[in-house]
Amino acid sequence: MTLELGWEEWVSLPKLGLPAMKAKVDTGARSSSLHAFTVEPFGPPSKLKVRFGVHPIPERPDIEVYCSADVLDRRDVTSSNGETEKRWTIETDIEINGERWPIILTLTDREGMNFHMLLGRQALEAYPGEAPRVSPTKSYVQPVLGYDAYDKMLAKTPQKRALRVAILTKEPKIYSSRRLIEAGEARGHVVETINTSRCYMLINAEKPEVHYDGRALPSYDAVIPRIGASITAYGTAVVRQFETTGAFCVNRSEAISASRDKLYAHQILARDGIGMPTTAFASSPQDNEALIKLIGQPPIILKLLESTQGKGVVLAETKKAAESVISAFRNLNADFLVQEFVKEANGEDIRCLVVGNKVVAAMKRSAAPGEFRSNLHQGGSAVSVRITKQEREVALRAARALGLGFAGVDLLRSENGPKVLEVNSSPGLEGIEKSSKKDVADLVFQHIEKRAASTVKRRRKIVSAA
Ligand SMILES: Nc1ncnc2c1ncn2[C@@H]1O[C@H](COP(=O)(O)OP(=O)(O)OP(=O)(O)O)[C@@H](O)[C@H]1O
Repeated sequence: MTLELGWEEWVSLPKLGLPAMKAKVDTGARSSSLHAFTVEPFGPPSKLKVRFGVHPIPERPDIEVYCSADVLDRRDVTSSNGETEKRWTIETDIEINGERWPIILTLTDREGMNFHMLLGRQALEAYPGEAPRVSPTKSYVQPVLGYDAYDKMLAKTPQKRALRVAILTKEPKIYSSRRLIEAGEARGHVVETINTSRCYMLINAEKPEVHYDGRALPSYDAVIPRIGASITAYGTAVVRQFETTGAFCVNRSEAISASRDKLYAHQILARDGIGMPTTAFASSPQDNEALIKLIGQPPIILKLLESTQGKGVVLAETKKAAESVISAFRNLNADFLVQEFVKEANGEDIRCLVVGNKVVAAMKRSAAPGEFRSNLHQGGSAVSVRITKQEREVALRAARALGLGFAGVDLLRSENGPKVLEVNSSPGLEGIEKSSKKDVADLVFQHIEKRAASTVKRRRKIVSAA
């Protein structure tokens, strides 16, 4: 049977995640075009892709769908007003009333036009059967689709498409960065590393931008922040800027800031009733004795707030030792906390790796002989471990309390159940992948796909002062 088309029809472009578009069928035009904005090529030249936004509903510029497709070429196209423009060209499938066939589309700015899609001769000729018959006097000969599908898509349904992902890191060569790049590429995405400290920002209401090496960075679908402790403040500002560009950030800036501030993080965990070693903190040196008393009989733990890799963690066996460490810290003007020593942990802690709302891997770290700190940087060793249901729940609650989607939660096994030591927002992958044999990097990308690939976004209204 011949496919009959009116001069306007509903079509869908399933591979682009566009379930319903009104198209103008125009046999006077050779090529077909799709309205696209922020059209940005990405990926290696041999496998070039293009990422673009579409307003499928001409009257609703607040509904944006993000698409990516393989590039066919970039060609000169002369439009009906005689102007020639270089356009990105892609191949995709069109579907009309259950009939589906591949067509070539050029991407162009059709903003302000009644139809955001134009179906030309070439696409009609590509129809596998007898060429469709166009009746220019008729409208909507084929079924009317309507735009309801976009409301459903706003609620969920990720589309499978190639994503453009940035890893914010100063260390693109280390194991964790390499594994994330590898895992993302293996899943068909394009992954770029960006040195956080080299980013600079244009802060304005209309079009927030992040710049690097003299040019504005493109739009990313997702960002994996790996912000080192030494640049937390600037790093989180960069993450915040990426958030305003609409990128899905695996960990949001405020969650990174909260987890980095040990005192604040402890307060958040305590507020949510999550078990942790009793912890005390004071600002004035006059309160040293009272502070030690709050924690109880030594041995006690003293921790620099800025500590990482166990470097600023001291076990004071006696009250005298505790006092002299405190006075040393105070002389250095260093902030610290005093903590109950969980002796029964026996120099072991459990690192639970949380991705999304799951603990995807766990390892037990054991301190070197004569050492109480189990950090791998302090000579500790790691083995895979089965965690209890309670430990799993505590780890998830801790990551959730801080708002982290990708976190390393460190627990001590105490007589009174698991006690959270800290929640790390840039957990290393080497120890956990090697000990647990889990492909954590791949799981991070599965999480990103669920959260970032959802193509439809409702654009936040920018309220202008005028
Ligand atoms: N209250 C405690 N009781 C017993 N052991 C502790 C306690 N606090 C810390 N430890 C041990 O010391 C190690 C380092 O502590 P912590 O993780 O707090 O330090 P950090 O410098 O913040 O390390 P990270 O690089 O993991 O952030 C822990 O892994 C644990 O083995």
